[in-house]
Amino acid sequence: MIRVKKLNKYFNKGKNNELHVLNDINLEFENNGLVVILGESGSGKTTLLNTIGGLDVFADGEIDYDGETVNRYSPKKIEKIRNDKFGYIFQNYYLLMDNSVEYNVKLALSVYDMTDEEKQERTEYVLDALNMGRYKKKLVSELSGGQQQRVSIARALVKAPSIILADEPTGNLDEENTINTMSLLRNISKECLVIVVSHEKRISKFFADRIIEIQDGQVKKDYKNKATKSYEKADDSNIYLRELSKESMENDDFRINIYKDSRQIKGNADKENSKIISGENISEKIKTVAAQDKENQGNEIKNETDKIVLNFAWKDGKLYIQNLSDTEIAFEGEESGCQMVDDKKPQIDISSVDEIDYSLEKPKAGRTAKLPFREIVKMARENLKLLGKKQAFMIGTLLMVSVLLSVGAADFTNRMSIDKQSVVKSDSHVVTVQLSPVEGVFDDQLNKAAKDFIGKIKQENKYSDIFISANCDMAVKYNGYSQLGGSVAKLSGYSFISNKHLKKSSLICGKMPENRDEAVVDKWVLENFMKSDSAIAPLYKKVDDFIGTTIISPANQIEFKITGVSDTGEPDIFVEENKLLGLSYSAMNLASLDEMKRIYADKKGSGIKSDTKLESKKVLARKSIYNQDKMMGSFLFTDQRYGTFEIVGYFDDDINVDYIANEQDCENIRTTYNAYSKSFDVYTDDVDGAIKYLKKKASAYRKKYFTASVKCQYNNQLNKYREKRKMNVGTKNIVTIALAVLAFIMIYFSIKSNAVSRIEELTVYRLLGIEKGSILQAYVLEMMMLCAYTVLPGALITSSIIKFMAQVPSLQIKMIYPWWAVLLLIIIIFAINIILSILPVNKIISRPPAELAVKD
Ligand SMILES: Nc1ncnc2c1ncn2[C@@H]1O[C@H](COP(=O)(O)OP(=O)(O)OP(=O)(O)O)[C@@H](O)[C@H]1O
Repeated sequence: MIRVKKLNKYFNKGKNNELHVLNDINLEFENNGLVVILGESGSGKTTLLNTIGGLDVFADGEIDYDGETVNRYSPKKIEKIRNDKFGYIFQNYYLLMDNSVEYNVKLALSVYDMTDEEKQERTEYVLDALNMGRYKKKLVSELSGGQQQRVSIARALVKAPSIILADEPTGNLDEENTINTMSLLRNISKECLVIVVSHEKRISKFFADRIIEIQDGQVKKDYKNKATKSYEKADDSNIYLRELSKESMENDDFRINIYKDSRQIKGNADKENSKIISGENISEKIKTVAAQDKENQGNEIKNETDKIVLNFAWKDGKLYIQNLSDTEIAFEGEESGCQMVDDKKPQIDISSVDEIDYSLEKPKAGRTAKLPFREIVKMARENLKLLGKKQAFMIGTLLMVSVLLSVGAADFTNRMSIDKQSVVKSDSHVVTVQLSPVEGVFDDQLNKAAKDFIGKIKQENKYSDIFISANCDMAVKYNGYSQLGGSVAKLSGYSFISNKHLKKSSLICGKMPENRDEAVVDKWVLENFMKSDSAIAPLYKKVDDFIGTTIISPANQIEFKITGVSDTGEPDIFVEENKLLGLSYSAMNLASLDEMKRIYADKKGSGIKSDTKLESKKVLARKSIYNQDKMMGSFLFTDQRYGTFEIVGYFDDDINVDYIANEQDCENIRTTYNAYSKSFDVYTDDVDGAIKYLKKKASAYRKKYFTASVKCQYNNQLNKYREKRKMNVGTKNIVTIALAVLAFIMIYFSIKSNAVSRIEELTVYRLLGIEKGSILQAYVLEMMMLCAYTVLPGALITSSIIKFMAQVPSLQIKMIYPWWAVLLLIIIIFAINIILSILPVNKIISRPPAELAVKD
């Protein structure tokens, strides 16, 4: 039972054109029967029906549905009641025209927890009951108006609602279909309450159990209708002779019957401007001819123009008719569309109205208005199909957008990313310290202070991994067998790093260095060399080809053999630290005893035994040096920087070192070397901390001895590059962004126009009580599907082409466009499209369904 209490509704409340459309309506409805709401156009019938049916908001009052009271429009609550109780039928059907009959009916069951088979069964049952079974596979657009209305009735019935609301259900139908539809509704009203809005009194009087008459938003009359037993069809196209009065004129050859509506006054004949002629003796072949001697007879009839004057002449078996009046003559039959029936107008007896056999169980209340996911997928697929021509436009736009944005993104990423390999020439862990003497300081004071400074850093053991800053260019010596054998080419852009920092896991080919003459070079350095324009660069096809190659310092021919290639992500050459001492002209060729023992201990003739020990300031010398000293009678080696060392033994000449000292002496020598060269490197994982620390430490010497420049070359090189790039990013970025914005505006408008043109479809979903979220999900999915076969291939193919072109050296397109950027771009386009597709749809479906279902 529905109780409506003091229901009020306004349109445009508070504005100049405010309309109090429902004014204190109080009504009660039983659980069955056919109730017709009658009223003039604009009286508020539809508004009342929509408000009762939960399709529209109301200002105040309350509606009670079987004990569930609604006193303000709350979409969630109302939607639940709507899904639970109501079925709707509309004048313009609200069907998905391009879908099958079956799909339309089944859609109403989407909100129930039902198997597909159950849905199919119910749908078929209802369609059969309404005599529409054979059309189930047809598209709705292929049906007649009456059939479409039957589909919409089937859709309302399939969920076995307790209340059916029908707004002008026969408004678009001819009389035949009107009677059929109303008969159906009357039949159904035995099982449930049917409320019909109509303005046709005749129909209402015939079918209704109760009539509520509305005027200016108020109930004027509310009464039980004693249904008239018979209903006279409003057939205005045919002439029912027995409804008319008859006059006959007869002679031997002719009998002329004149039928007239007894109510028709004579003057109206002209208005009608047409008469049908009939006569039992009038032959089938009738021809009208113009009178031949109008002049002779004319005078006789001129003053009788208010009458219909016809002259009949029978000649040679033909009847000639002369029409002397203005009245048009038409002949009964198919051509005029009017038949003369020798009978009375047909009447329909209410007892003869077809019974339909219909009884359906109410579906079990799963009652979530959310569509199951498979329904959402189905809906999205159907939506895609419904796009029709627009699909081609959307596909075109999306493809264009993905291509444009891929190009823009490639350009943008390229400019935002740094090709470190071509920009950075130093290890990121290295902090380089350079000391500049303050004015007036003596060299030996300065050296002492520098030594003191380095000593202190080493002592504090915080950033004490100090090693030689070897800014020495090496060269690659090609030792293959070709004309270029023995050629050298400059190797540049790297840091020498002590091989104690090399992990075996970083090796990608070759082996770890086993002695001081071997080095591992990072692929970064080698790849840069391969890209250089030196003559021997093309001889190396891959980094493995460098294994066995020698790198050499051109200054004093210190050599390393490349034994392995690493991939550390740094431009490094890993070598034995002490050997770096030899790279400068003035340095000594020194090795530590430990290092030498590792390689030569107890090797025959090496002169190095595993139990050899060296005290501080005592060294071993190469045999030739030793012999020279022996000749001079002095076994002392003196260097003004490192001091004096006593030569206590010798080792084999083949070992490519001049002196061997113990580890501590080597370290002291390296420190001294660093102090004298006023430059050293610190290896650290905490570059910023090290810079701060070293600056602070150095500041103690600032006044008297030196100022220190403490820098991470790696950071400096990157920053310098970024600075430079900042300057040429400007205009290009604006173009890329403008392109992107333009593309998305295009997408937005095409989606918006698409959504607006599909408002009817959205209305259908909302009228069927499908939750907003589900509709949005279907649209999101639809957009994802659309993107999947536009954006995905568009972006992937464009990006692949760009990447391919970037690899063709002759095109000289240097492009950094990693796959993650392509993926990110695709995700961004998907996301933006999804958001853009939701916005207009959400705006539309957030309105109450009644606002969507505005009548044509
Ligand atoms: N969304 C709206 N905004 C403003 N006024 C509206 C709106 N919908 C309806 N109206 C007005 O409210 C009044 C009642 O409209 P309603 O559609 O309920 O009348 P009706 O009796 O069903 O008329 P008809 O038989 O022509 O459909 C009309 O004057 C109409 O112009």
